[in-house]
Amino acid sequence: MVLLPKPALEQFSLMRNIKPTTFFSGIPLIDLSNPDSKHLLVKACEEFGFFKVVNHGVPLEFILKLESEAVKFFSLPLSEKEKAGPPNPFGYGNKSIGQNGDVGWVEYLLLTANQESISQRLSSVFGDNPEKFRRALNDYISAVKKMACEILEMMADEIQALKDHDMIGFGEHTDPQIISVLRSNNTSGLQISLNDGSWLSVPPDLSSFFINVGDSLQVMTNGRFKSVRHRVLANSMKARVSMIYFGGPPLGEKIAPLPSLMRGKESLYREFTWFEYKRSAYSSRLADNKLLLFERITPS
Ligand SMILES: C=C1C[C@]23C[C@@]1(O)CC[C@H]2[C@@]12CC[C@H](O)[C@@](C)(C(=O)O1)[C@H]2[C@@H]3C(=O)O
Ligand SMILES: O=C(O)CCC(=O)C(=O)O
Ligand SMILES: [Fe+2]
Repeated sequence: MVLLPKPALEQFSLMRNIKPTTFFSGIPLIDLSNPDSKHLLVKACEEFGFFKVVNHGVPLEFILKLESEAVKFFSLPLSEKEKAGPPNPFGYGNKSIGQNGDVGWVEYLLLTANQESISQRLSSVFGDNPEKFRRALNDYISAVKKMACEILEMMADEIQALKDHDMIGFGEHTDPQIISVLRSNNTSGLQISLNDGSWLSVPPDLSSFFINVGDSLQVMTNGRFKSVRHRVLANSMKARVSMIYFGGPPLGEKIAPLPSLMRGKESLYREFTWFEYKRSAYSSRLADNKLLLFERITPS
């Protein structure tokens, strides 16, 4: 805990060279309640190494309780506070920072999170109820630690999605069927390919379904709907569990553009059965364009 007291009047003569504060309005704002903020969070880390979080889940009550305990401590007479010093490794420090001559207009209390009860030195300062302070500290630390872990997980998920070497879980492909209905747990990894060849990470959402247009639907719409090229990157932190319903045609069915969609237009595909498609697709590699074989070569 750090207190930067208001400088005493005589200190203002030393402040001549300090420019007035201009607030920067572009500090990245991350809403922790929104899973989509992962991308912004990583961008903020890359651009600034700094961001502000809202909807962080740390109860205001815990923040205010510890702040009021801290203010109570720093308001004690100096002789009292010094009983809790020096700050090596934990305790009260005043003006001098570290052991190597650094000084500042600052008072601070260095505490460890890993102690059941507060130290003997601090107990004497906190008078009749030192455990009230420790409780406030523990409540605050547990909530802040939980938030820090969530932020780290978001970073890890996103970083995982950024490095794709050696991390492919399910390689790039289009689904053969008409429609795929995908439901996954809360683990990231799914990416879809955009027209410019870049990959877009799909934020996981365990309460929604994702729908893929498959190769068969691309043919049925004569190329108007595009089967989406997608892949899944492995996540070393958490297993991804997906349940996918592949809606496909019966084996003997002819796959061809729907006449109602043609309106005199040329078919981009020659006629084929689902069986033919499967036979060829199942002897091809995952990333291959499985419709290539069935495309009509338009004379140029
Ligand atoms: C390499 C292959 C795996 C796959 C059959 C294929 O020869 C080409 C299509 C692949 C795919 C992709 C979507 C589905 O995951 C899948 C079950 C399907 O219908 O087509 C797989 C096939 C598979 O894993 O067997
Ligand atoms: O694991 C996933 O979420 C998607 C896997 C997939 O694309 C597939 O099996 O076709
Ligand atoms: Fe797929």
